[in-house]
Amino acid sequence: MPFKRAKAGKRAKDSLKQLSQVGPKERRWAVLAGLISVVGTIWALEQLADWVVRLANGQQLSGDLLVPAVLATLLAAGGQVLRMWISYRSATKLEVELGRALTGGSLATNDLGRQDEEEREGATLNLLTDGLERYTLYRQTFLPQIFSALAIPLLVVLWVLVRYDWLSGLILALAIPLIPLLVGGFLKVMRKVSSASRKERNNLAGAYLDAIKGMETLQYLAASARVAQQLAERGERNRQAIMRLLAGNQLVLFVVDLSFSLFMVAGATGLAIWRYSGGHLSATHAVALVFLSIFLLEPMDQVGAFFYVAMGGIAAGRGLNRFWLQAEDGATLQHGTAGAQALRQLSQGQQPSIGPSVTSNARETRETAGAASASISGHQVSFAYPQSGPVLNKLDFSVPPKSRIAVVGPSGAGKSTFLKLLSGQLSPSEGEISLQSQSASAFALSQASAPVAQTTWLFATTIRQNLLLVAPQASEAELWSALEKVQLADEVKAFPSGLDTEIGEQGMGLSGGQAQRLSLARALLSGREILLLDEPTSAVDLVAEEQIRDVLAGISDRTMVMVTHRAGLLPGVDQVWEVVDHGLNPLPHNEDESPLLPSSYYSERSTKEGK
Ligand SMILES: Nc1ncnc2c1ncn2[C@@H]1O[C@H](COP(=O)(O)OP(=O)(O)OP(=O)(O)O)[C@@H](O)[C@H]1O
Repeated sequence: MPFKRAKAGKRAKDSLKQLSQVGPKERRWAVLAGLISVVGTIWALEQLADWVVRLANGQQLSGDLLVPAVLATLLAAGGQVLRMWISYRSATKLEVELGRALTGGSLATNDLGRQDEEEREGATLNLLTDGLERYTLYRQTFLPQIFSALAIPLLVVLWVLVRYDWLSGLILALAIPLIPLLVGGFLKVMRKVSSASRKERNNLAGAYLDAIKGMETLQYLAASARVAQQLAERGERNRQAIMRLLAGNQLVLFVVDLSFSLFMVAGATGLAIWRYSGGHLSATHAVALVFLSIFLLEPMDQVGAFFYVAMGGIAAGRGLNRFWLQAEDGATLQHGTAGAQALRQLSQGQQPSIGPSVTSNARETRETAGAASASISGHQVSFAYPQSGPVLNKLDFSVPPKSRIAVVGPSGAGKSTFLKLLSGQLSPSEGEISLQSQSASAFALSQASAPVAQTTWLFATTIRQNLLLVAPQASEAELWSALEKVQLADEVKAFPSGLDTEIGEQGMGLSGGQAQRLSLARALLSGREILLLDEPTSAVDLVAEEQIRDVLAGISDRTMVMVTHRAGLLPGVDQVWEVVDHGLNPLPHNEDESPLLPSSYYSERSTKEGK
């Protein structure tokens, strides 16, 4: 056990390193620009000290004093503007790259029929949107800023040591170790409070998403007003907690800053007077020494002012790492697995090879994905959900290329789970799944298969855009050919806008059967050779079911595994497998080659179909 924990700890660390390697390398330029600005500020403070001394001596400020002052100010401001420009530009780049890597895969590899998967919790959504933004801002803007700010004490000491007086420089250097100690201590105190608040915010996001997803049910149960009230109260408590956190942060910062500033100014003034009266410092340098001692506290101020960005960014980075690790373990959604692959490629400086948004030649991807994956088999495959125990136990199966398998079985037996294993959405707890007799990772399975769910997620856009989603490069002829194959072409031609017909929210403008056939066309266009259908006709009437059965019968160039309760879909399949008692049993055939279904299945089917 300790070994396992140590290993997991090392992996998390490695992954953190890998994640930090993803993205543009512009941060070092931002740090450099920040350093230039620091030098400019030190110089400007020196000019200011010069003016103060001259004014105190009753001298006139001549015009030529303006030149170094203006130059110093330009250097300070220009460096700062440049640092911010580089930081924000590279943060945007990083956000796009990481975002594509983490989410792009889902568009390419999923049927998008899984918007309602429970794994896609609000917290994950929050992490991949808000969390991603926080992490990139922290990495590309906060870190360069704090790196250049942390160099201030060193530069100030060097400046004083070389230009003013070596002993004053050395004494000032004694204060340097106090600064990182203060900064570190401050971050530590605040981390705990901030982490609790962030967890609550993530939970809240999950609760909001849950309520939105379950809106219909809530209305049906007349519970929506109550839930809305509870959410509003939780939101208000959360807002007040954040306000308290911010106020506490400012108070701690104020007190620390004030006491440390007083200490530094008093110390530096004493030092300046002592060295000035000994004739080791000029009046200008003595005043500049006091000004610079205040500037020494800049790192502390920076951390205080941006601590919220830092805390949020660090926590979001950890969350993204966990997401990545889970994805690599294959224990999350397919999009995570594809995302992990893309992240790895990005961290190695390569262009990710998945997702319509990240691949330049989607057709090539489609062809290669299909070509390598026509047969799928499993050896001693077991699966258990952590929450509900073993579902499938030591399955051996083989789906030959271009065959059609129907999977039947009692409700809750594990049919959908079996399909998720085939699509790489879940990974076996034991055993392995192979493509073309080669052991396949969850990622390879996700690339080889095209799932079609009971109710398909269609986007509120045109038929054309819904199809192009999986095949951005498909020609007009390819789109029509896919529609022909699913017997939808004539209906689409009859729509006044044809392919450019808007289909409305979730395809509401189409009948259930049309929506399901459009989703089949999309699966065909994806070029994947394995179609995984989960109850493809459970949401349509018998007439539409017959049409879908004909469509499926006409698709002869794909391997098909279909979970169904509908006996109407069984004629034409090569084999029927029954999932029962955690196992998978091929059913025998009648003399007329129709599958011999067990009576328990019949009765369930009859109930389901209302017979
Ligand atoms: N995400 C999950 N977490 C925990 N348990 C789960 C999860 N998904 C399914 N299960 C459980 O695993 C078992 C198999 O579920 P699965 O959905 O695969 O069954 P099924 O045969 O497809 O059922 P149905 O015909 O009703 O759709 C059930 O007992 C179910 O409660």
